[in-house]
Amino acid sequence: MGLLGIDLGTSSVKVVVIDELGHTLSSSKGEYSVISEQPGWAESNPNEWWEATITAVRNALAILEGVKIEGIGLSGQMHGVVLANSAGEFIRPAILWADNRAESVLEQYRNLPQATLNRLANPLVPGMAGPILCWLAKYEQDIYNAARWAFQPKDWIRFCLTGVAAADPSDASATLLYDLIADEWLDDVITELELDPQLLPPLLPSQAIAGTLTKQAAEVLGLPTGIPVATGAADTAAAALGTGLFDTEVVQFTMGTGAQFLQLCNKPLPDSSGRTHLYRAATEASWYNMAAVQNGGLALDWVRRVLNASWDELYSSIETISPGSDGLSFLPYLTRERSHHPNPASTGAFLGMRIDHRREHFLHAALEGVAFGIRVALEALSGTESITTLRMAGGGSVEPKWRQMLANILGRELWIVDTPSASAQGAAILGGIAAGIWANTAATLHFAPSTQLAAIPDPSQKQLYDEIFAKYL
Ligand SMILES: Nc1ncnc2c1ncn2[C@@H]1O[C@H](COP(=O)(O)OP(=O)(O)O)[C@@H](O)[C@H]1O
Ligand SMILES: O=C(CO)[C@@H](O)[C@H](O)COP(=O)(O)O
Repeated sequence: MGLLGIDLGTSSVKVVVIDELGHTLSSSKGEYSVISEQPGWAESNPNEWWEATITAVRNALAILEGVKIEGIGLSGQMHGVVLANSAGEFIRPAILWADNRAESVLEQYRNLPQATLNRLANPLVPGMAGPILCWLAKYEQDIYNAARWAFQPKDWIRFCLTGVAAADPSDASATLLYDLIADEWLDDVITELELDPQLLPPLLPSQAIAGTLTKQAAEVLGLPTGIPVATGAADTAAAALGTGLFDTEVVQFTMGTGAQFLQLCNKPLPDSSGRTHLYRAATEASWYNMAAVQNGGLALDWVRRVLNASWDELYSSIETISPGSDGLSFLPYLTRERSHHPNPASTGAFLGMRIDHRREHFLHAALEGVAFGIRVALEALSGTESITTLRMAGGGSVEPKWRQMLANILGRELWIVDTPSASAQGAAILGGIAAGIWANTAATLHFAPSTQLAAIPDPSQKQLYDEIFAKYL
């Protein structure tokens, strides 16, 4: 028996097959691109997502013999929009969370009554479905009018698998179109912004069967028709589930294209300072507070590509260059930052350049700058001052030298979660609940992946970085 989890990340799709004990039987990955055709834009071609998903699923299945897939679950990058027609075909490229174009229409949100804003319970950020739809309605009216659905990314993939349109609370709560208190689409905001409420798919619980695998999808994936497909969850919510995070005292740190700190909570209590997010979790009745960094792996990848360096070269700079990069600093704000930052509209820069700085200095400064940006987010997440350890997951968490630098800069022990892809694991668990393998998410806690201590802050480097960070701000 196997359960297939598909995580549609920003840079790649991760696929895992797990068994009823939560063990990974197989995993695979397929990459695609993020395109920036105009300053501040971030888009992807959903066709590339679908093709990469087909290849990754086929590769994951290829090494399995005699394993019957009984359920499928999904997770995915959050916030963006895939506009699709009634046949589910996308009618323009997907607009992603890192896109800033909707900044120009945020005023529409700021003019909403305070009572409505309170129910959104989140800072206003342009890369979220609500503002993006306002932008599309204003600047691409014909395309907007031709749309039948405004999907979240993983919901579009599920439509490709099942032909059923659905959304789940964890992704919907991160659109700025959702009532966090009543746990449903916020009709008031949709009406006041003059958006079409019919564009938003009906809500189903993350663990529910949203549909079954169609004949057409089954053929391209090499699977039998009729397999139940769970609604699924947002990637950060799925990562919490996939790593067995149920404890409200623990803070989880995910390092991918973006980077996030997440802490579960049992009540929907918004951040009174308005800096961090409150979203629905993938577990049955739970929420989480989150500080989300836009310029995480995204900024590292950009510097690496611009300087024509491999990931190995980037990380090797930690051995050859001293903390502080001999006076060179990097501000990682290549896309607008979220509201935890004192100035979200900051732009990126290398500062303090001198004739003696080499390429390695730039790589090292990039790592430090991204880590400082991540520290700003951690410090904004309420109640984390006394937390001395962080659980860490994500594709950008594997390099030991980088983990050590992060531990020194964040001043926390880092415990790595032992799973190839936390979000895909969470997605597979949701597929298992939909298929009736487990009664609920709590029933999967006993096989939560183990965690291993990966880095302890070095006292002298921590002190040095504390001093540099004070100037960085
Ligand atoms: N050694 C590495 N190899 C690949 N990606 C890395 C590496 N180190 C950091 N990263 C960053 O992590 C991201 C991949 O992490 P992952 O969790 O798979 O991301 P996502 O879910 O956003 O697609 C890449 O976008 C990249 O920016
Ligand atoms: O923006 C957020 C959270 O607010 C991210 O969770 C995105 O969903 C992207 O995740 P990755 O693709 O970087 O994993």
